[in-house]
Amino acid sequence: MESNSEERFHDNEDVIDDFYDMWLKNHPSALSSFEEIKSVAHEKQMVVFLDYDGTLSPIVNNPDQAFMSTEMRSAVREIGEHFPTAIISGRSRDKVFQFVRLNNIYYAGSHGMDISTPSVSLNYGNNEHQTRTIDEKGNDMVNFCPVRDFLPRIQRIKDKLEKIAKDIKGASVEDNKFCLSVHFRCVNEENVGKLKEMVESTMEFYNDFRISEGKKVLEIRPVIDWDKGRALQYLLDTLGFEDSSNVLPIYIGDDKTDEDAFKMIKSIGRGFPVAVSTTPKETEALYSLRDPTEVMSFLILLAKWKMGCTFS
Ligand SMILES: O=P(O)(O)OC[C@H]1O[C@H](O[C@H]2O[C@H](CO)[C@@H](O)[C@H](O)[C@H]2O)[C@H](O)[C@@H](O)[C@@H]1O
Repeated sequence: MESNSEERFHDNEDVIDDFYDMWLKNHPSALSSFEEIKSVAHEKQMVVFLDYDGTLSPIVNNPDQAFMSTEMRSAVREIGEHFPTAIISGRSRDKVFQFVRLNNIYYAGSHGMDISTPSVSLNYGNNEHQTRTIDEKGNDMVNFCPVRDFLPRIQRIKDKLEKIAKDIKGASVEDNKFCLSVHFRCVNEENVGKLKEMVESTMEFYNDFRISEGKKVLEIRPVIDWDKGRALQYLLDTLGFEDSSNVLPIYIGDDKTDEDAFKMIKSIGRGFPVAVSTTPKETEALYSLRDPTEVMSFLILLAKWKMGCTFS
């Protein structure tokens, strides 16, 4: 006997839940594994790394409106009070700072290709990609950027991609300074293939750039041996947390480029890679959280636990 459409809908939801439950067996929730995380992290130095879009802010249609909630900002502020904390985003560093507006954490933009750290913390030295700058508050900072030379060409590519996007309703190009995003979340399904083809054929003339696909976005960035994983390692080194068995990095992220950071934590052999996802997916992460709401609950728990350790 055929079931009606409402029953089929619920059956389908049940199947999705079953798959998610199976996936959770290999990537347990960081919330329900909190006791385990605490016992590993006890008396160790945790260093917290966070992605921005889809992790601290929900995914929305308009990239300029991907605001984080006031509650999330307070949770991240608390985390920054208790742990060295950095956000590593695909956005430009300036833009992610405008969204987050916290001064007690570090920022890496353009998928980790543009990193700013205070010069006092500098433990890296003699790096050709570092420049000293004074920020708007008069602090002595060091910017690390291995792709500065690509900047003029990124601007030329941007002009070309903007011409393409203008002809496809809903498409837009976002300038992330050392990389570009071509958004197609608002493009009609039947035009997405055409957009991708046009972007790919434009990029054929720039073989030192690569295209990768994120969440309804094509991300265009210079081909260099650098990614969010390398940025995580750079920040650990620069902030003085290199090579110590006492240091435990935790990285929370939702997208493909975050996988490089998960891999880096795995290769270090210590720490907690956490994937944010409402659906089962292939990931190098060991733990999971469903969405930014669960990320916030986890950050609040982590800060409370640390406060308890400090005062007990
Ligand atoms: O590394 P991230 O901070 O996660 O940045 C990755 C991309 O995130 C943004 O795009 C995504 O979020 C948008 C706002 O919710 C959404 O409209 C878009 O469809 C998503 O792909 C950002 O706008 C991109 O530039 C980043 O590359």
